Amino acid sequence: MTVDFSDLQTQAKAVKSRRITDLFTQDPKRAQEFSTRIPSDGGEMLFDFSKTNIDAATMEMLLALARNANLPERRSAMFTGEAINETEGRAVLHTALRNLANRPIYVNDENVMPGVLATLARMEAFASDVRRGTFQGQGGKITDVINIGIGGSDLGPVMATIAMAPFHDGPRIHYVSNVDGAHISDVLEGLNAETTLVLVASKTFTTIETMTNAQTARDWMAKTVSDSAAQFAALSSAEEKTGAFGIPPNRVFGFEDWVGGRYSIWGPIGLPLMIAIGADNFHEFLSGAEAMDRHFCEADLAENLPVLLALVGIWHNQGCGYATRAVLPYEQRLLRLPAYLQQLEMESNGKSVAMDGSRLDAPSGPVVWGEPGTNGQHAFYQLIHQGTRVIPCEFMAGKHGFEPELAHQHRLLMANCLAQSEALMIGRSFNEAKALMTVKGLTGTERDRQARHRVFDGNRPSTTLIYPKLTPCVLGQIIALYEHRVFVEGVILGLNSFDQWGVELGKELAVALEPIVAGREPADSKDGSTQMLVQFILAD
Ligand SMILES: O=P(O)(O)OC[C@H]1O[C@H](O)[C@H](O)[C@@H](O)[C@@H]1O
Repeated sequence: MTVDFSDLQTQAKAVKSRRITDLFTQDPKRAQEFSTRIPSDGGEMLFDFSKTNIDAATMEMLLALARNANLPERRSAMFTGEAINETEGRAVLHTALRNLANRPIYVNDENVMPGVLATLARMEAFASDVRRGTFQGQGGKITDVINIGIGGSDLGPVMATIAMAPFHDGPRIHYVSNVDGAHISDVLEGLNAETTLVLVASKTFTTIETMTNAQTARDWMAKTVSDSAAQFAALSSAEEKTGAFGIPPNRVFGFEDWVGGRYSIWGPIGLPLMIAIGADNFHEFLSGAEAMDRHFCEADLAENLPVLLALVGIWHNQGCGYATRAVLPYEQRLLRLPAYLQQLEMESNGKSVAMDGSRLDAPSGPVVWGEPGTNGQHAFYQLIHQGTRVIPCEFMAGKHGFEPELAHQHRLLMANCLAQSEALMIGRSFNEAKALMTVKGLTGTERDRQARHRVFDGNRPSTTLIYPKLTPCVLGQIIALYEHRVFVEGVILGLNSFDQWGVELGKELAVALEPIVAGREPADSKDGSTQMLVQFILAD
């Protein structure tokens, strides 16, 4: 079957007014048929996409779309190290960083695995030295670690460090990303330079925010300790630049250009996480991702979790025209997952041109946003339930929490998660709302008016992912699941998910604007708005 995006849009229009609840009535096995389970740490992971308007025929179309895009071939091209990042001429091999099975992977005829495993072993030795106190600060055992990085050199480790709080038994970890001096200043406040380790995390070691913050940290260190570079390590693929900063090669943890920034948590960029939770837990984290890689490569497309997640995404965005996607973890420790996924998904698939340079014939990847439940319920869910735009929601939750003494709170959390997807789907009709108002003693036009405000259209789609418990292994599985989902969506859209040229123009203009904002150069080459803003900033 040959299917294109316009076929999908036609199908979406044809089924638009159909109720998802009717699909359940027509097919008592719908929940089983539109869900899939895979083994996970100590149990199973369940992905339920039955609360969407996807039926068997739509699923066939979506699978055909994936096959037409040569998904299996593209997938194997990625895993075997072909230069699929065509605009930068690079392979895409973050999967090599969690290839614990040590399957050989060749780039330019060279097996990359010995290098990957050697770096992992060096990271483990360093993390354990820091944790045990074998590596010391100039005032004794390291009590605090500051990771200075931004984008892919920050969001993953921040997200995972918060997520892994129950496993955190190493020194305190702090993150500085923003060039706003407030960030580093707030983090340095109260820290003892003599027992602080600074990790400068930057793939390129040129990112202005990171380099500026690293210098500020160095100056801060120099005020207290005699050797200001001794408590610095670098996580970077630019060894000459780290040397110029004064960090010796034995404290530089490098990676290759085939690891994209937003896919880099599995290697040296994950060092702060490894220092926090220890090498064994980090190994578990890698093994979870490796298990997801195996599933992605081996499972039939129709049973394949990343593929299904991607197809649901394609259906909602490119088919139904829903431009945004809410990610709603019912897991407080996944607080930063939406921010992490914003970079992963929007930097990867926020493109307007296809691989061959032609304009895309479908909308690019969606706007991704979200907050943990139940907090979001008391903020923006109003719009999700009753606003005029349909926002597909992705719920996720752990079957178990880490606080057995608070099991009643976990039950409440789960009840809320399930209640939201149920409410979105079933809604509340005008008649039901009217009956409620009648019970409240209202009659006539006032009853009808009040009832209208209490109507929920319903029929709003959502998916739910339930995992056993947020262990390092499960976290690794979830992140790899989303990475592959982004890959599949990118393949179906025919774009390059692995470059990010869209961030360059702003960076270039910022460099040119710095002397203007400092008053050293005139602003007259700038547009009227920019000139006025500069004048306003410079006036006392
Ligand atoms: O790790 P770095 O080289 O410092 O890069 C940090 C980040 O900045 C860039 O602008 C890109 O948008 C990101 O993909 C990258 O993760």
